[in-house]
Amino acid sequence: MKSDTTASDLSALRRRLSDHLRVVPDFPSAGILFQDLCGVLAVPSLVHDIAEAMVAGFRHEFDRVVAVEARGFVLGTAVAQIAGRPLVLARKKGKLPGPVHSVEYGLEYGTAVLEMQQEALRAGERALVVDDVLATGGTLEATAELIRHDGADVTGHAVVLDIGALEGVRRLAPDRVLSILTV
Ligand SMILES: O=P(O)(O)OC[C@H]1O[C@H](OP(=O)(O)OP(=O)(O)O)[C@H](O)[C@@H]1O
Ligand SMILES: Nc1ncnc2[nH]cnc12
Repeated sequence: MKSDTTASDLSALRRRLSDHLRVVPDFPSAGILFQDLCGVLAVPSLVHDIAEAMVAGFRHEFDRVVAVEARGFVLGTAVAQIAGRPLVLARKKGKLPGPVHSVEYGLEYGTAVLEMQQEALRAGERALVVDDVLATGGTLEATAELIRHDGADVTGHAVVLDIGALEGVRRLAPDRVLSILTV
């Protein structure tokens, strides 16, 4: 297993990522510049290398991977498999059998409720949160709240893409955020 990622690995990865990204204006609503990662997720070697860079970025220093519905499930699964860590799902309201913790939150284009099963993490366990896109940070902030509810710790947040202008990194501080690409 690869344990480090060099700067030249990362810039090559960023180029491959950019080649497979598509930006869609006014989706899902007027004024939103949607970063469509479907082309990225379609390339197995790219998903693998992104996940490997995330694991290396956090030096395997986490006990579980928390993946955020829905696009985060794809990356989170890859990260959990490469790291050899159990996967925990943070799902939209009503999808997980209880008992669950719930948090309502706002994201760039709406509001939603995220849930996690109460027994999914134990106090003191370190969780790495994985998602595709960081926009306003509402989704990852809610996920961190779910993780901390029963005393587990957030190692950090790993995302493929950070929409820098929306200042999600600032909102999540002091949590560490690793993004493969910032646009
Ligand atoms: O930083 P924020 O402003 O919170 O936005 C980021 C979130 O928005 C998207 O999820 P969405 O809820 O659209 O769900 P999906 O993955 O199910 O499409 C994306 O996958 C992130 O989870
Ligand atoms: N602009 C955007 N593109 C893709 N996913 C998003 N999630 C929140 N905002 C987004």
